[in-house]
Amino acid sequence: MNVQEDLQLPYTMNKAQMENTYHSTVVRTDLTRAIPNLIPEIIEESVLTMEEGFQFTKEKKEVTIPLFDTMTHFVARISNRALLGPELGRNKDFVHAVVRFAETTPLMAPFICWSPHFLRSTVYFVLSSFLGGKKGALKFVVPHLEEYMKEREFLAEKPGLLSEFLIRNAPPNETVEGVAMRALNMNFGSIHTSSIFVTHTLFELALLPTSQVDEIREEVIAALDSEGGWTKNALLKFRKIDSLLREVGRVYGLMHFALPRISMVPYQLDDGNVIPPGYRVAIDMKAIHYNAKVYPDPFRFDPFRFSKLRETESTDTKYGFATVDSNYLPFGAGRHACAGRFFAAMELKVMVAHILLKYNFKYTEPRTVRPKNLQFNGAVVPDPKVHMTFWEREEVSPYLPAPVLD
Ligand code: HEM
Repeated sequence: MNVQEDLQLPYTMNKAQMENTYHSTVVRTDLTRAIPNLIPEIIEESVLTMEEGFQFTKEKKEVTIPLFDTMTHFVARISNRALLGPELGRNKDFVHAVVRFAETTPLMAPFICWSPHFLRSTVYFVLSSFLGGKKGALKFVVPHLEEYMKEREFLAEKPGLLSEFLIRNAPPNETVEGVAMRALNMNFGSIHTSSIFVTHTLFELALLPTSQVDEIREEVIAALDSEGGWTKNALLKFRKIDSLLREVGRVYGLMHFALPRISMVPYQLDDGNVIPPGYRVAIDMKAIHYNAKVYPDPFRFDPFRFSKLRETESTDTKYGFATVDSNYLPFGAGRHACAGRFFAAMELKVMVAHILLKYNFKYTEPRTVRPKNLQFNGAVVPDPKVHMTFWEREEVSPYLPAPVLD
């Protein structure tokens, strides 16, 4: 698979990630099945994270933050409520280390890739020693897992965390460091992607007329009212947020290209051209996502594009954020489509709904268009220099757990 080449996994992580990908299966099955139980935990963690992150007081009524960086740290903490547990997620040094790992891995990979094979370990060693790589994060995860493995023998009920699922499904020769590296790989999969999505979403929300933001908020409140709180069914009814996230994926995605692969055998295309083995192939995502025959007015960001379409369908899934099809590729497609997309959809919907219920936010200066994205090695990321101001809404939602801060 090309992602192994693109991320230079043997150096940035380890070879075992390539040889046995059971962590993907664990995310696709156990973690996805655990989602309904994780929803109340994720909303609680989101509330705690933002209370601590914003630190509002009677005197400090608004805060201006670098949006992308702040959201990256928020996502790292909130995701780890489900990946490695709240203890590590709430450890600021760990969050800092894991964010550096997630941010620097795709930056270092091209430099490793451009180096001759015999130099690659050295290039990784040198780059990671000043940029930060797996070592800084493993320093927290390995002792944490060692401690947990001692305790888990005596636990009648094991926690529904990714780390527990990884341990339970590990092959006999798996080491603690091996499990730790897989948990970090999934941190990478989660942090870098979801923080990009939530940032784009807030960039777009801040440009919408107040009436449309109110519409989205009212839908969230109605869903929580009808389902009695944060349940899987309530989240299914957040159709406008779901649509907004899907539109973010359509218009921006993570990369210019989808399904990067390396051809293993000669393959003849319909037009007669042959792709020889060893060639890198990918799909131009813009050609698919900006196809006017599939998406009318394709260059317009329409937050309600998919929720309007859903009104015409009897099924909730066809235009759902996490649904992949040949015209929608931000999560890839086929056998290797993103294993964590249902978890990501849940977390992002909870975070965006929470922000809408609790906060108002705006750009630091008046804007009519959203900030331009940055592009590096095919990746598309929101501008990290953009700041936003947040302040609390006067209305207090009965559906947000009261934070208990130390
Ligand atoms: C908005 C958030 C996310 C986006 C846009 C995203 C996107 C992607 C993409 C494009 C791929 C490659 C698919 C392909 O090559 O066909 C992928 C693979 C993968 N993702 Fe995600 N991802 C997200 C969140 C997550 C999260 C939260 C996790 C884990 C908790 C995760 C775990 C994985 C795994 C394990 C794979 C490899 C699947 C396989 O090879 O079978 N992702 N993701």
